[in-house]
Amino acid sequence: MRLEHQIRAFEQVFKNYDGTQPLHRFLFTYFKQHKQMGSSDRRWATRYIYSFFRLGKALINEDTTLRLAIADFLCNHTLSLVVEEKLPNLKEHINLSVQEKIALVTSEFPAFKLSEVFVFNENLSKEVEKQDFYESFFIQPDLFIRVKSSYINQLVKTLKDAEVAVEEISKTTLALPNGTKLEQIVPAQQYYQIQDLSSQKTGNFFKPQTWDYWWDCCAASGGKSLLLHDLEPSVQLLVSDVRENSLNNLEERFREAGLKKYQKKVLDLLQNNDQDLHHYEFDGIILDAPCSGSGTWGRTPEMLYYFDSHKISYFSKLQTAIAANVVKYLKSGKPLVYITCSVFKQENEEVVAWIEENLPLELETMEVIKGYKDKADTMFIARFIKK
Ligand SMILES: C[S@@+](CC[C@H](N)C(=O)[O-])C[C@H]1O[C@@H](n2cnc3c(N)ncnc32)[C@H](O)[C@@H]1O
Repeated sequence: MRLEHQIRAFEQVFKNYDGTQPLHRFLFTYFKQHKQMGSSDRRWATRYIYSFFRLGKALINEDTTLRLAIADFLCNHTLSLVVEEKLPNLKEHINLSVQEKIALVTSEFPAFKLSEVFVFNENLSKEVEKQDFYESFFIQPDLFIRVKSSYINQLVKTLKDAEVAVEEISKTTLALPNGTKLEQIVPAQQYYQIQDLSSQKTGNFFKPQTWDYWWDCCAASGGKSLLLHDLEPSVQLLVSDVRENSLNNLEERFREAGLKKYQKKVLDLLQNNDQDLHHYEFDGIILDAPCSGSGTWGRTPEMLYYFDSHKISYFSKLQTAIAANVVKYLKSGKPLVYITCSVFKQENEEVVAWIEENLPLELETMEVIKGYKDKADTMFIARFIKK
């Protein structure tokens, strides 16, 4: 009876969700509208729907409840009613590693193909190791923070006192279990930023000089700018984005972080911005491009199910157009850092090839930042120098 109740709740959520908004936002509204669902119902519906989407399109022709059971088995180390009921042969193995569980599922259900978890295989960037990447979808990514090195010991102590399973990744990076209510435990945010591990690693490619003037041209709420500022506080900054709203968040974050020396503009980089920018010449440009976000789907697994691959070419056109529009404001001999959180070659290597062929930029280095090995996002970065 309880299992039927759980399955019904899951099916209702699945039926009502169409992938047009992020799942977490949909669930927030859905639970508000379905007040009869108690906290346990909400918890199970959330666990089931997220696990379900982590299966991507694997075993797509099987019965939905069986798929749910397999997904829940692969994603969790605690038993659920659906696994107990539908997978009696597997339930005792719930504590095994993801790799071991995948092997068991494959022998029990020979139609199971790991490659069908992520059906956009032929679009993957060359450096991505497929097996590791697919397996990563069954593990929830961590929450990462970037911390001022002088504050890290104090913060680790505060988190341990609050019984958070904190892991020190480096002198400035901590990993926390996803869902940690960080703002409640450490309200003062001037000493740390929530920023994915791979996003933090992009900073290794900035290499700013003292008193440089940099442009973060797709700044959103300023994650990369804050990183740049921490690497070299003397850098002067122009931040811009097409969305005014994000820039308002940026202002708030910059204020909390004590970053005062910057200029901000709302700019659509698909337009000619010469009126605004004709006298600007930068020592560095960060182009953290709008993209499919396919490197972050470990956090939004609903995309494995709903993403339409036609969108990839839309993003690559946007990326080349933006690169072409910003390069003229870069001084010769200076870097443009191109970043995506995508694993698709059309947004990564192929954009790089287009840039090399069409713009006065020479590729210095490029790489995939393999977050799938670290419970983090996967990103791509290329550093060019203007000819
Ligand atoms: C990947 S996000 C940037 C994230 C940000 N740099 C950070 O570290 O948090 C890409 C940004 O590009 C902006 N964008 C999209 N189309 C644009 C356009 N035509 N002109 C300028 N910005 C654009 C989006 O609004 C979005 O904020």
